Amino acid sequence: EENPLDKLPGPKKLPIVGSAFEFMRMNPRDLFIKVRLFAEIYGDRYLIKILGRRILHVHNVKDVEVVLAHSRNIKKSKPYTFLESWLGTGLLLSNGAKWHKRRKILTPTFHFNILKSFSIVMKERSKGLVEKIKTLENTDVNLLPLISDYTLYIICETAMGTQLDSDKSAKTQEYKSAILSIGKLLFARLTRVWLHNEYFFKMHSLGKRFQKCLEKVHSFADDVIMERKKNWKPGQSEFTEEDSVGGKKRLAMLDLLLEAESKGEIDLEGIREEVNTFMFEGHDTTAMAIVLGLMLIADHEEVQDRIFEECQKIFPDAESTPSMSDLAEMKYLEAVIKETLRLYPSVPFIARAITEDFMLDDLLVKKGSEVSIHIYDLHRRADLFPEPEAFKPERFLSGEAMHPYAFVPFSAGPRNCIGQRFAMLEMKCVLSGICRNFKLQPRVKGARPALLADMLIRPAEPIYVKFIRR
Ligand code: HEM
Repeated sequence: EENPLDKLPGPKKLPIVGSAFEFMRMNPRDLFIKVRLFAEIYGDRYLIKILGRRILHVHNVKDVEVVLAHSRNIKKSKPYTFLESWLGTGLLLSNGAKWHKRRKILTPTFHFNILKSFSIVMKERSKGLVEKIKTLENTDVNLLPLISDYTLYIICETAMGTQLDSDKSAKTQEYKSAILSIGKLLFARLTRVWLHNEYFFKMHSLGKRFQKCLEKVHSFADDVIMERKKNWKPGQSEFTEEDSVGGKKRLAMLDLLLEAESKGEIDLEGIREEVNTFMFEGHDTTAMAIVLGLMLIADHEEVQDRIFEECQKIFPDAESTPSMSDLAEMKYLEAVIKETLRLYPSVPFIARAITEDFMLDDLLVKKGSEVSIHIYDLHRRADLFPEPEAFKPERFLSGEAMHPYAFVPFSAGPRNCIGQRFAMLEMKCVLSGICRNFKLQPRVKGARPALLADMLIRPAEPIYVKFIRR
């Protein structure tokens, strides 16, 4: 049957396997480079065929808008199913009626009043992080292990209502390293087409290692659920404006789920799916953005000084913690965070399985095909962002209108990131806390890490920064 996608440019295809050989046993670093090269060679739209799957790749703003704004083509594509044994069909992976129902249950978690109570935890934890950095002053600090501890504390304490204290820290480390291994194993599976089959994967040594990691992350999540469930009573999840003042009452996302369970809207397995989904999506993404943000800030002294001056204007007292309105006032820091996410979108590409024919301008995209959206490539287009490789926070302060789909680190449309405001708040708390207290110095001026294609953007080598007290 004729398919208009077959006329598009793309890497060479063999019968049956298509272009699978192009990616065979490739490492994540080379894949990242290769995909960038494809965009250069083949232009705005190209097709990759793998074992009968037609995957359309796009990175131009008009196409991105049509795909993301579509209200019915919201199903995730095949590679996402590799995550199911870990995240179940929680909010990130679910489809259809299940997704609608879960999104409705979980949306109130990100209401302003609840975010306000979450911000108290974020501020406390940011203070803790500043104290920790004081002990590491004037040494080259490997950022990711340090920052991801704190983003994990923050998601566990806000969304799950569980404090990770020091005697649990061995488990925390185990959880984080299991997540890292899961990323690597999933990638290895993606580039070995014969392991796309569930049975072969399970029997293979990679599948067995994957299973071991899953046991660790699931037991961590189960502990978190049981801890909260122990003291939970129905009705506890009612939350009023006053409750958020002074943080007297802290409502966790998990409470909303337990409330929904008491009404029969979700079962324990469903809660487990969401807890796993939010613990992963809610800590690794923000850690990556904060680390890469600190790297860029360290490299630009004038940017650090402007952040510091902005903070001083908003709260001259070094000890005071920022209120929600203080955080909202940090317009320059917000531009720095946006520029970081433009250059390094934590989720560099996303994809859809097309369930309904649709027109991409003049191109018919048929049901059964897949569309991959390259956020990383979109954000580095010179026609949208002049001098695209340069770090220029002013881009986001010029007041000039930007195409609404030119900058989409949190995706857009019906399946956008539910944690977007949470993430911005957390990044502002952490980065303002650090920049008010320290000057940052890069290990090598102007150095930029090679990147890996994983589920998230990951630097190939550790990133080091030196902190000097202001
Ligand atoms: C810098 C930080 C973050 C970035 C860049 C980011 C980015 C994204 C992107 C691009 C998507 C769409 C994924 C897709 O279409 O496959 C997404 C979805 C999602 N994000 Fe985030 N995210 C961030 C932080 C967070 C946080 C803090 C949470 C939770 C507290 C969170 C929870 C989720 C969930 C549950 C979804 C699935 C939503 C749905 O399909 O309805 N994210 N995120």
